[in-house]
This record gives sequence, structure tokens and C-alpha cells, in this order.
Amino acid sequence: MVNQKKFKISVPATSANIGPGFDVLGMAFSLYLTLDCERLPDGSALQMSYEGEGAKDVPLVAEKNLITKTALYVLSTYGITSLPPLKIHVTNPIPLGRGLGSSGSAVVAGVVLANAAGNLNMTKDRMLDYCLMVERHPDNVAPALFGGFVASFLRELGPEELEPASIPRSEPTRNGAAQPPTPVTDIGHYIQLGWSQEIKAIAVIPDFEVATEDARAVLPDVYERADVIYNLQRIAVLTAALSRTPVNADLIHKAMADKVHQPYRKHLIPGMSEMLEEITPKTYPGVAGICLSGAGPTILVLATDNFDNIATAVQDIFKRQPNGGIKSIYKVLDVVHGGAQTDYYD
Ligand SMILES: Nc1ncnc2c1ncn2[C@@H]1O[C@H](COP(=O)(O)OP(=O)(O)O)[C@@H](O)[C@H]1O
Ligand SMILES: N[C@@H](CCOP(=O)(O)O)C(=O)O
Repeated sequence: MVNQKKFKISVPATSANIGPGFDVLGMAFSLYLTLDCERLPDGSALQMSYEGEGAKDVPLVAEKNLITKTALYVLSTYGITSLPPLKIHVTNPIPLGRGLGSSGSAVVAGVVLANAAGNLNMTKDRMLDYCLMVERHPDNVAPALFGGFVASFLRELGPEELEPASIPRSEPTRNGAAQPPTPVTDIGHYIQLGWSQEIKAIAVIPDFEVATEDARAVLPDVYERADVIYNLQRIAVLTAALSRTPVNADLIHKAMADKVHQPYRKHLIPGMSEMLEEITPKTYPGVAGICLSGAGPTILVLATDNFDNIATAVQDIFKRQPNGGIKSIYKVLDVVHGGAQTDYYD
């Protein structure tokens, strides 16, 4: 099966945080990064092509592209120094730098690619360790790998694992540090949570990027106890409320408030504060909750109905921002149960 000539890897887009669940919660969406792969005869060079989001900017050199760079890193820890001869066609509908987990999906795709191309036979739990060596926060990579609505945490690393060279890194794309070594095991822990299928996700995606690294740089190192309690109370209620039918929109909306990351990021996303205040279950029936998607700038509205009107209301707030307004598009997405997968065929 694994030696079949062709295989296809699919990895869903994700939204992380979901309000109070900063670096904890994430969900997988019905929007897939795909890699169509074909094994080539021994001695052939890697052939890589790419269509979709990022096509103009994403490098197609194996050592530079985040997908293949991640695959090379994984293979290197198995003593394999190059990618086996492959033709890879990447199709990417996930906008880059918008808070829909494009880098997490690319990292997951790289680990899954290494597993398939190198016949490594890794479990998904082991793949998670590798993903976390490249992208440090688990809230995108865990749902991209496993699917669904996921809560995750990292185990505390011991002193020797905290040696600089061993620290799993976030945002691999913009630092030039040496490759991390073979990961220790069980870095990440996760659980798939219940999700009420009546709730869909509206992603309103503005036409500018916010690099996750920049959106993390604006956060404080230390928080007030009251703010931590505020988020802990809400996250516990939110995870249960999102699994219940009938949907309690008022409770979900209140439980999606956050004091840990959104207030510090609001200046990076013009209009976000107005959106969080104005788009409520009362003003727009069908709304269940609203938050920044990941590190932004996409706005995520959870809703049961009235999707186009709600999306238009968010878009109108982007449009009325100073200096000519901000253009946006929107996608109405399902939360999908399946995560990354590899299909083999002739
Ligand atoms: N499909 C992809 N192929 C290669 N690199 C990618 C891909 N998707 C994302 N990246 C890299 O990840 C960066 C975006 O990461 P990040 O700032 O974390 O935003 P996001 O919120 O989209 O994950 C891009 O600038 C690019 O370097
Ligand atoms: N918890 C992270 C999530 C980043 O998600 P992304 O999709 O914006 O990369 C954060 O909020 O920094």
C-alpha cells in the first residue's frame, strides 16, 4: 500500500483560540491544503509545483519551502538526508498570515509527507511531537492533525530539554536557528471536544496579513490574576456550551469573551473592537459568538443561521475603517471531524 506510486495528502485549515482559549483551543475546517504526490524513478530530481494562496511568494526550493523543509527535518532524524524522488503538486486555498493556521497546516503537511515518502510508519501522536518541534503552540497543529474541535497543552519540558537547541520553536519561518533535534516523546497532549453540528464558522478574511510572530510580540509576559480567572471561567463554560443542542447562543457569546490576547491585538485589526461589540446574538439572530481567528486578522463568527447577513455586517465594519476602508472576503465553513490524511492510489 505505502509503495503505491501516487498518494494525496490533505490537511485542514484551522482557527485557534476561539476567544478565551489562547494557545489551547482550535478547530479544523472544511478547507484543505492538498499535496498530490507521485513517486519518480530513482535518481530523478524533486519536482514541485504550487497553485492557490501564496503562489506568488512561497518558495519552491525544498530547503526553503515550509512543507518540504519540515519533511526534510523529520527525515533527517531518521538518517535520511534528502526527500525521495517525488513530483509534488501543492494546492492551497488557505490564505497566508490571516489567522487560519496556514503555517500549522503546512507544518503538518510536511510531517505527513515525510511519513508517507519515507515509509516511516509514525503514529499521529508521534507526528504531533514533530509538529511541535517546528510550531510551538499546539492549537493549530493539533486540530489540523486530528480534526474536530480540540483542546491541547504541552508538557513542561525538563532542564536538559530546555537547552536552547532543543526548545521547540514557534514561527519557524522567520528565524534562522539550526534545525531542532529529534523530539522527545509526548510533548503534546490533546482531546477532541464535542461540537454541535448546527454551528458553522464564518471566516471574514480582510485583505491584509498579520504575521503570527508579530501578533505574539504585542502580548504581555505577565497577566493580572483577575484576567486569568476571567478566561479560565469562560473557557470551561465555552467548551461544554459548544457541544450542546439546542445551541445556547447567549451563553456561547458571553463565554467567548477574552482578556488575554484580543485586547492587546486590537490595534493590529482595525474595526475588531466594533465587531465584537456590535455583532451579537441580539443584533444579528443566528450569531452564537465572535472572536479573532488565531492571531488575526480574520474574524471568526460562530453561527447557526443567517450566514450571509452576518458576514456582510462584519465586512461593512471593515469597509468603514479610515483611509478608504478594508476589503474582505468571507467563507462559511464546517468544523470537520477528520484531520490530516494520506490516500494511496495507483
Ligand atoms: N502552503 C504553504 N507553503 C509554504 N509556506 C507556507 C504555506 N502556508 C504558510 N506558509 C508560511 O507560513 C507563513 C504564515 O504563517 P503565520 O504568520 O503563522 O500565519 P497563519 O496565521 O496563516 O498561520 C507564510 O508567510 C509562509 O512563510
Ligand atoms: N495561539 C496562537 C494561534 C496562532 O494562530 P495563527 O492561525 O494566527 O497562526 C496565537 O494566538 O498566537
